[in-house]
Amino acid sequence: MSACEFESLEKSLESHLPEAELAEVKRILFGRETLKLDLPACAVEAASERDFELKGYKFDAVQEQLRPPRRVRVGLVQHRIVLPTDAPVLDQIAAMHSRVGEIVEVAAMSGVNIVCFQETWTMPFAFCTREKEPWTEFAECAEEGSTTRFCQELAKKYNMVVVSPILEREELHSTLWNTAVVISNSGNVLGKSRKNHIPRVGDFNESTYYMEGDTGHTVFQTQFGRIAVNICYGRHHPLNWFMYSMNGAEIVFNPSATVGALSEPMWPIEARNAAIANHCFTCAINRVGTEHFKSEFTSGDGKKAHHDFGHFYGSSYVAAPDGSRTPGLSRTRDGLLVVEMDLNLNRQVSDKWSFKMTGRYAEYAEKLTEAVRHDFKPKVVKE
Ligand SMILES: NC(=O)NCCC(=O)O
Repeated sequence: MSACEFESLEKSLESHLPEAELAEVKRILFGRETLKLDLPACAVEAASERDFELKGYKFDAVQEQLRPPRRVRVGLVQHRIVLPTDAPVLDQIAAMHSRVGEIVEVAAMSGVNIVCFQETWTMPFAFCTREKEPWTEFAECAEEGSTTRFCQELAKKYNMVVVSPILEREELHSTLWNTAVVISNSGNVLGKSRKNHIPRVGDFNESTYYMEGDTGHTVFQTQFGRIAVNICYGRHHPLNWFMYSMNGAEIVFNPSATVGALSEPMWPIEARNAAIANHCFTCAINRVGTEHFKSEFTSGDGKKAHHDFGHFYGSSYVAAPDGSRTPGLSRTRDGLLVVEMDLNLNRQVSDKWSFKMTGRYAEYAEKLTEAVRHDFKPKVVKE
């Protein structure tokens, strides 16, 4: 079976393990069981008609005496590109708007408060090619581009916060960035968060197009909670997650584009570990499908030139601060994952495990300042 035919780890376990054993395997692999969320029949029907997977789960928290529950529903959208990569740019963008628009409508039926799309969701992940044309033409103004306008309409119509990761063109200096635009449920642009770490691995030739972001670790206060966006490759950097959490993020989204041959064994671990280490919820989103490009490109590994990046394996999921996680969406299909979470769980887990309280941050900061100096001498004891 090829990587792009294998549908999901969970499906495989469910079809091969006896029930009692399955429960134990799931407990060890995925933590406390995430309860299924009942979604309205109209949403289930619409998802099936529109040919995408719809799944719903919820994370409960203990009922406290002094604080009411803070229940929020997030929606994670994963999808393949709609038109071939050589279709006209505006047609590709319009087709993607239309596809995501119909998924967001189902998110609204499902009571989603905050929706997040995949990395550079309006375009193919063409940065493997190292060609500038036509890919740079997909770049848009974060504040006033057509995609932001489109998302503002969605936000207002559905009273939903929209996190829209795009290729950004900053007009003044014609600079490109990999940016998530955060649109409030009022329809106003709340701000933007630029990708902090740019990969130099495999076919991810993104450094040809844009630089490391300059927006730091911004957290956005929304009506539904404090959110942050750690874009794709930033998930390999534990301190990156940590800094969003230091600024008070309660939910960190990780819109991504990554392929099976490169990162799949790391995918279920990194965002989940960040949720545990930082007492917050994390939401990992990956695109699906194989994208073909007209011109061949090489990967600098001695192998033959090829026309595609490999299979983007979807598998979007949400992880909770107690180490539990939802099952992933499919590895092969478009999908919407709806997850209800009680944000009170963050403080409850913090009170139990106290990672933030016991972290020796002042000491790390002092020693790290020394360790990054050119004249640093590592402290190693030898016989
Ligand atoms: N989009 C992106 O940063 N991909 C890099 C590869 C990975 O992080 O798995």
